Amino acid sequence: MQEIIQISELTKTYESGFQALKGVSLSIRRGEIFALLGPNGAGKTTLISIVCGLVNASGGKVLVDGHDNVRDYRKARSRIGLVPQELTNNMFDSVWSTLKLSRGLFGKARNDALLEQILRELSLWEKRHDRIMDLSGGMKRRVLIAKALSHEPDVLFLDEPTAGVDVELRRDMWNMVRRLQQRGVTIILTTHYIEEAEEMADRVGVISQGELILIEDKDKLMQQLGTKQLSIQLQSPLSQLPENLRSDALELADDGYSLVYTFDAQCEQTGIAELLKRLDQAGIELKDLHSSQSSLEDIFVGLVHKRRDEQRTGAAQ
Ligand SMILES: Nc1ncnc2c1ncn2[C@@H]1O[C@H](COP(=O)(O)OP(=O)(O)OP(=O)(O)O)[C@@H](O)[C@H]1O
Repeated sequence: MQEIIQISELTKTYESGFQALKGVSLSIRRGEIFALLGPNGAGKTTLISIVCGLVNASGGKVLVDGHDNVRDYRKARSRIGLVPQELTNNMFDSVWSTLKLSRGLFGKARNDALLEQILRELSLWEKRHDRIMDLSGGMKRRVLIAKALSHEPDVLFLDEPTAGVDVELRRDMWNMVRRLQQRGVTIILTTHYIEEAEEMADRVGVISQGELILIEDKDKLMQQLGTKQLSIQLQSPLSQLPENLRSDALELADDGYSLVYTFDAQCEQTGIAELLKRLDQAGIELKDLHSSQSSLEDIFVGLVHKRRDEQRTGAAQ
């Protein structure tokens, strides 16, 4: 089976009546790194919590490695490791006993060599006898990751793994995620940081107000990212574009005073030199030029706003 997680038509209405998920369907491919982006309150944690069995869905279905996460919850959960947003360690336990207990809870045979490897990779080995309450905030977060890995999950959920962590921990985290992927672990991370998704993810999903509004290969998004725009201000307005300048890439603004040329910034031939030559030939005088680049952030913000506007208009009708 190529998909390790299949989520169909998932809905969640909290007791307050708030609808946090409105029919989310999503398949996660085995071995991929999937980044779930979304503004505060979009439903990311709710989605993850349902898949991990911490919150009950109101409707829909989740299969983890083919196992229904409600009917067959033991098998489903044993495949999953979760690094939650909030610290959930027992502060009086030592690092080592926390890990041992966590592995034991999943019914896994004792494996001290594995736990040692996990702790070493997270630079926690020297701290294994320390009580969790005596660790720094960053170290506590590392313990959460170690715990989530202790039962050798096939899928690792990281909920806002790098929110508020320092640069070093962020780098370590990214390296660890890559190593895990090389070992065949599927990673799903939620993040507010667009650059994290750019750096890490194979695919990106955008969730807004409980709906998944985009799922795309990261590389395709990066192609969009490579798109640049050149804005050309004109001395005098044009009523229309001259024949030899008409193309899909060039647009005349409604007031006739500016042109916008869209080009692929990663391409060697941007076509700008040719465009300027043709403008000159057509006797069009320029006043000013400036270029801008659309980023994944622009795409993301644009999508989320568009969706909100659509919903507002829909609600008003
Ligand atoms: N137990 C609850 N009862 C009522 N509403 C809840 C509950 N938990 C979450 N919500 C609401 O559901 C919505 C989605 O919350 P969720 O935590 O899933 O968002 P998120 O995308 O993870 O946000 P953030 O990025 O801020 O962590 C929010 O409006 C939140 O207030």
